[in-house]
Amino acid sequence: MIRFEHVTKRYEDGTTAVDDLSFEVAEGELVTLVGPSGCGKTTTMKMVNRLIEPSEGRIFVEGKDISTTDPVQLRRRIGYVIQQVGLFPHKTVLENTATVPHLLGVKRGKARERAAELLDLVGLDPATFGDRYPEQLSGGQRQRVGVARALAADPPVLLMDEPFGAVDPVVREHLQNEFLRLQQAVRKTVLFVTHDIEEAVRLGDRMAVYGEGRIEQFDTPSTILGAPSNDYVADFVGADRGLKRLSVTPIEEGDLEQPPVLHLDDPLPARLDARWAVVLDGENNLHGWISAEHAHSDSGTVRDHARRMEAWLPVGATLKQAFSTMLQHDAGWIAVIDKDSAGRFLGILTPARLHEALRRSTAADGRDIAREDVELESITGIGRR
Ligand SMILES: Nc1ncnc2c1ncn2[C@@H]1O[C@H](COP(=O)(O)OP(=O)(O)OP(=O)(O)O)[C@@H](O)[C@H]1O
Repeated sequence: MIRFEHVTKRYEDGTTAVDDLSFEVAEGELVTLVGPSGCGKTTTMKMVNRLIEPSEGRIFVEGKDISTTDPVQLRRRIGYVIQQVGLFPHKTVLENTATVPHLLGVKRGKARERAAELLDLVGLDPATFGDRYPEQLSGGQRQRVGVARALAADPPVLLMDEPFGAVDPVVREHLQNEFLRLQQAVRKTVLFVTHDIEEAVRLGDRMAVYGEGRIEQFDTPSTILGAPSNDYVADFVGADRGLKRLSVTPIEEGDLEQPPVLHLDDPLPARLDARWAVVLDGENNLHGWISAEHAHSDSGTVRDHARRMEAWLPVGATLKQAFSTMLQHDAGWIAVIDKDSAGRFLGILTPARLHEALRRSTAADGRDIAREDVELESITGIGRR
């Protein structure tokens, strides 16, 4: 979808911003470009929509050499989101979002209808926010309008240059989650520049780690964290990459333990050989849990004594989410449910199993994991049984 072939950019003052860059981004793939300031990320990005022309090499978008494509036509196929969103201050949120379709000849009413849909899609209620002006929005809300506007012409390609760079870390995480959800729905081909390694790992299907003007490694976040190709990449992703791996390793069914289980309408058991049991409804969906103390009460059914379960996640959620759910609920384990059904209970994830899952993920890259393990254990204590 986007292909760089031996692309070099030398500015007039002799600075080589990118040097002999070759890579390919597949259709529907999100690639993060990450690296220190001045390493050539923005230059790479701006060459894709011809805001900057390469000195050497060729770039293809949708199979076409872009040097032969009219820049205006090209940019219609490419949404662009930048940190300083650049909304028109004198236009409302709805008008801002409808600008591009309107310019492309979509009738005003239709363009506004589409803009309202997009605002909804990025989590802004058009009835509440549509008539506001940019200055009446928070930083995070402005960024969302920026994303909605970039999507308005339904371009197959999105270029995003530090789009969430100007908001605080909490809002940033929120925007990242929303963007991931959105991307699942729209499946654009995305180049996403960031200097934040956590963001690159979280969002990227693959990531390009830049050194000076060059890509040092281009691979999945999991491989880059597990098997950095050289010392530069290892240093860049950081000594805590074992912990970062938590955010790219999914919970799998094989990671789960099977605890004692009771059903809501069961009579209270005479004996429970554990300190607690998971409680399911008639469809084997997760309802909650019951402690041995309550299970041995002398009256009622399981339903009367079961407590609701707050600490749960769908299978496929990340180990990081699992860990943070445990901390948030001060829980010694979390329940894991099927992600496709209405909540069918699959098993529980304990700290020991979480640690094993992390080992599995690291071992899959065939590396010596001893040091990372020690680090992880000393930070979290989760390796100890
Ligand atoms: N117009 C220009 N003329 C000369 N040098 C430039 C020009 N634009 C960028 N550069 C240089 O090219 C190099 C790459 O810049 P670029 O903006 O692509 O980096 P970046 O990785 O996006 O950095 P940052 O994360 O700070 O935005 C830098 O050394 C920069 O100073």
